[in-house]
Amino acid sequence: GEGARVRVYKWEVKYEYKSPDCYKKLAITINGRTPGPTIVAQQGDTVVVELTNSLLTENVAIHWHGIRQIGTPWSDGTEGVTQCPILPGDTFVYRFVVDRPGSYLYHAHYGMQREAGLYGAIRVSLPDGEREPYHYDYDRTIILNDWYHKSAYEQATGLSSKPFVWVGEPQSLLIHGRGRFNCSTMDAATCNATNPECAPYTLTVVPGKTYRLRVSSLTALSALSFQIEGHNMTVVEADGHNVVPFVVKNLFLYSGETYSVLVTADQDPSRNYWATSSIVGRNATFTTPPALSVINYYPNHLRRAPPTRPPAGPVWNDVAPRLSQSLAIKAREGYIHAPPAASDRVIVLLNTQNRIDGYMKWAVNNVSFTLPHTPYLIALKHRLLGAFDQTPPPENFDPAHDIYSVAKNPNATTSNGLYRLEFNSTVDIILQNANSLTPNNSETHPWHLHGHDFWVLGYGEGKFDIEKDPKSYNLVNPIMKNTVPVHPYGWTALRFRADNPGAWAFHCHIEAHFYMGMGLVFEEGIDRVGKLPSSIMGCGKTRQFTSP
Ligand SMILES: O=C1O[C@H]([C@@H](O)CO)C(O)=C1O
Repeated sequence: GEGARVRVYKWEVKYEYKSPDCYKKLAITINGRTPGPTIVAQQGDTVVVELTNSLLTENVAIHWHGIRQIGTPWSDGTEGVTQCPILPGDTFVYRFVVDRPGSYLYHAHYGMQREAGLYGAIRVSLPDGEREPYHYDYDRTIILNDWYHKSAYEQATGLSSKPFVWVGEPQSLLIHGRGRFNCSTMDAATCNATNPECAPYTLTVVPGKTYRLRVSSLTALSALSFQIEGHNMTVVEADGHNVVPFVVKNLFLYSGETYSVLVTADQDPSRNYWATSSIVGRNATFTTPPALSVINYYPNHLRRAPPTRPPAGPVWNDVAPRLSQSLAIKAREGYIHAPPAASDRVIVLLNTQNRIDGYMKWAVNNVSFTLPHTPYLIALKHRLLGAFDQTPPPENFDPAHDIYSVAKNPNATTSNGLYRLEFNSTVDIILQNANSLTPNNSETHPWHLHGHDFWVLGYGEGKFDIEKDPKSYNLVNPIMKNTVPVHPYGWTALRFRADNPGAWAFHCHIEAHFYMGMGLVFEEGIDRVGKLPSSIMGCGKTRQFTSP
């Protein structure tokens, strides 16, 4: 509307005992809540978050997922890339413009803190007088998550130990911060099924009305399917972009993705209905039951259980319907941003599981990423050359690599080198999946790019063919996203303009996989970055700028 506003949020981050799935555990909260408060703003507004770290003995950093941070690369909240972590007792001010309408997220981006519960949603509305190209009566936000009972420290220690200790499947799934663990063998002080904190999430609907559900996932590991018993969902938005509407019975979501679906309360109004989330892509049949929530038709009682059995999710190991949902997501007419017809550079990224000195890692082109202790943004701007490896990482992999087998030589190297992109150039990224270190297994990896939206040019099965496959790219109405899956044994092709001066992470959004090295960093236009605020400094080689 007339004159953008400044939206100021004051947040205190601390540990508290919470029982989101009835099991009591230390969780990181914002102003006492997990998920934290939803940031509500209008396109063009400036969001200011004054974050006080009350974690006593732990640093923190928060990333604004899907916000491009144009002109404010120091507010991206990525520890080791764009800032030093925020010390206990300190108040750090994030300040950024929300320049696009749509559904976005925020979450911790330091160690494995995200899965301790530090996350929430950002909702950006259109300017006054502008309307979405679809109709709805009410707007609701639902964040899906998975939940572990071990602390992030125990998990991180296991991942970096010899022998390797995998995090395993989550104990629960959460629907907007609520799940249900089976407490039957535990004492009530540890796990109490009657704790109101783990009462199922309920969405009350008025018969006949249409709901815009902003459904997103911030799982640590799981790919999810979300379904509402007896109701179709019309997908209208993905990662802040309007899509050609399509109808689904269940919506697949990968960690870091946001969708809007329209649901009309057009079923028998005398009862309530289940809405469930369940794991796909990994076998959690015997470990993680689906999460249950209730669609409450007004005026039925909120806590009246639906008379039916909750719908089961789809078969966990069927990739075909997931690939077809990916292929169905196209930019809506009137909202198409045409991609450049060609790219200046093609970077092919082979995703593999590896071993380095007996440690389990993930790598890209056989380089397992490590974060430096001096954030790239500061090191680049101030030319602190010793702050990270100056050797650029590889842009391709051995063409003889058999993506269908366990690698004969799973060795890799570690590096914190980065990809330097020519400012304003067009870059193609081919994500190439492969077999993991488990025979006949290839996992799904959701890749998230900071600082940009990219065009999704295509998905394919098998090994990408640089001669043949680009001919099948969708250059007509590709969707723009910030997070995209690469399916098992498949490839995904992306294109983006390197037009946002800064240093930007690009990584698998599975918390354990990024921690194990599945990521990288791009730099572009560093000379155009303005004066860096000293509040992002104070660690590693940046201490020289903050000491008197
Ligand atoms: O990184 C991972 O390790 C395990 C398994 O490959 C070894 O335990 C798994 O499923 C991952 O995604």
